[in-house]
Amino acid sequence: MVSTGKFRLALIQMLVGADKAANVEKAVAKVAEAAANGATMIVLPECFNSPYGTQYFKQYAEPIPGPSTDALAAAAKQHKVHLIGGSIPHELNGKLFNTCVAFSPSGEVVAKHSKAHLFDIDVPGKIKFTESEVLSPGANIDHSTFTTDHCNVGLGICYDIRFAEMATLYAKKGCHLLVYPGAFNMTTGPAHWELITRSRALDNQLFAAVCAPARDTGASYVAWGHSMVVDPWGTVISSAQEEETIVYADIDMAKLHETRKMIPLTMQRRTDLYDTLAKK
Ligand SMILES: O=C(O)CCC(=O)C(=O)O
Repeated sequence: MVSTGKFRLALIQMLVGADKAANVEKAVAKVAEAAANGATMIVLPECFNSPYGTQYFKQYAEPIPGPSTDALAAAAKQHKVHLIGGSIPHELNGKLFNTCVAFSPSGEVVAKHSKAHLFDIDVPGKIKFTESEVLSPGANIDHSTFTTDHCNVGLGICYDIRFAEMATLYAKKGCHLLVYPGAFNMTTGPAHWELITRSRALDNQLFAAVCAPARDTGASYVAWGHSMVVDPWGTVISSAQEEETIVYADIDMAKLHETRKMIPLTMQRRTDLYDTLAKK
């Protein structure tokens, strides 16, 4: 599709606690607030219904559909918004996944993405995290994109943003906006979060949005926060600090076309050269 027009995107940087029902209730209330402020596409953070940590995933996991996604479907329908439901610990056939479900303004599921790249890192003295001890990676990205009246959207979850290939594949498929619910930490957040979001936007000349939980310094995993939206020129057009808030960005698809016209990367790619090297 051709992307046109303007719409308001909202990123809900919410504080997530131990009470799952309270987290879901808060998410639904924030969706209502963002919709009342004119947002027609609303994003929740990674693990919006559960504290983030391998020790929590099994206890908080639910099937899809389940209580958390049912509440989101109802909220999308009630407020007639596109709702990208952050992510939840998700149980399927005895395995656990970290899954994002997106809903149309009529409450239908339009995309479902299970985190494809699991967060296994070891930065000595700073952070060691092994998501693969508990989670399984998503098996495909066939249902990880969806279409709206204004643009095509591609979904990833947190660590997925580090893999430029996935973003480029989405761009090739015609996505104009990439959305990553995520929760970087106090080590990789300041070092990489903005840089990597701007990189994905700039590489592919599209909008990129990252939506984090608010920072809870008492949590076992302290999130960086700093939800933000970057435009196809690589400019951060709206962002938060670490507190609970809603980030609003007015997305103008003309910016994407203008950028691609001025710097026509898609017409200048030397895939003939890359293909030769890739075959060696
Ligand atoms: O890539 C990072 O530094 C953080 C990733 C992360 O927190 C996650 O995948 O949940």
